Amino acid sequence: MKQYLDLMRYVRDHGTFKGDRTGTGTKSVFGYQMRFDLQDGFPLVTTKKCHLRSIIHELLWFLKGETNIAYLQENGVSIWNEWASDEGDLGPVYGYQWRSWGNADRGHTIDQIAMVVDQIKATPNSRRLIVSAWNPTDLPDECLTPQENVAAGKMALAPCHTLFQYYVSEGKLSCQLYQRSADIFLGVPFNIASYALLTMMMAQVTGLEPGDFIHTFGDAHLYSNHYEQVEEQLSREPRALPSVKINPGVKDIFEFTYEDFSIENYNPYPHIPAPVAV
Ligand SMILES: Nc1nc(=O)c2c([nH]1)NC[C@@H]1CN(c3ccc(C(=O)N[C@@H](CCC(=O)O)C(=O)O)cc3)CN21
Ligand SMILES: O=c1ccn([C@H]2C[C@H](O)[C@@H](COP(=O)(O)O)O2)c(=O)[nH]1
Repeated sequence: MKQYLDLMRYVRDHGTFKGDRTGTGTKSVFGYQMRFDLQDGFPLVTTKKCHLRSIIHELLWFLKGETNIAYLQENGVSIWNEWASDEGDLGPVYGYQWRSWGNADRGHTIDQIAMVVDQIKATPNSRRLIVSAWNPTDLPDECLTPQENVAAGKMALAPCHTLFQYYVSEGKLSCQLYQRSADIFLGVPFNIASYALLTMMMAQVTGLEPGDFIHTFGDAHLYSNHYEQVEEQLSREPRALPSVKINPGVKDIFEFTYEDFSIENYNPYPHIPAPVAV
């Protein structure tokens, strides 16, 4: 995961100081890109231990179209707790936009995931293989708390992984993500692994091989209360990437379960705890 450490080092060395919504303060860069060839191994950060279990459950939760943290909590995943209402709701976040983008005028909703699977199969040369979570109708008011936004029927947090596009060439499926805002220490290892996994799953159900995952950033930042953790991580030499095996029998993107995934040869350095900016 040299690419990830290069990003971290680049922002540490070239970022400018910038305040932010959470009041924490960041060092930030605007515009950066990483590329991972999924044939080279599974891109899970090795310079600290990452919880693939949380990443898999979060991805399955998005794909179910769910926006209440109940499923995550039942599976011991707490990463969305701080943003949820007392009832566990997050408003129309990723799952809602992916599976039931509202089209109130025409009285129906759009399942963008089902649509993009069909498009990849029917028109693989298409340059329109896009899923967007950025729905201006449902965006939160930045001056309100996540819970106040949920009470107003809005998203708890504006989508960070905003839009992704697929590309088919020589029997391989590639995916590029545009992430408008990126917490490099905590969020990005999750985002890389999640989209790498989604690309592998999409490739399997469309009869293709996984190609590249391209991760493009808007505001890529290091929070000021992560600087020590960043130094610790940058002092570690990356290790060989693990591999993830997916049950080859699953041919429907909505039929994957947690048991369909297994990870092999993951030998990370110890976990590095860090506070999350809310
Ligand atoms: N500031 C901020 N950073 C994020 O990465 C982030 C948000 N907010 N808000 C929404 C989601 C939630 N995500 C999160 C939230 C917390 C962790 C986190 O605390 N990770 C720890 C523990 C992991 C675990 O419990 O499995 C880590 O060490 O990776 C990671 C991603 C990504 N997003
Ligand atoms: O998947 C995610 C979700 C969130 N983040 C980070 C990026 C920012 O640090 C915060 C969101 O704050 P905004 O003020 O809405 O930009 O969460 C992430 O890195 N990955």
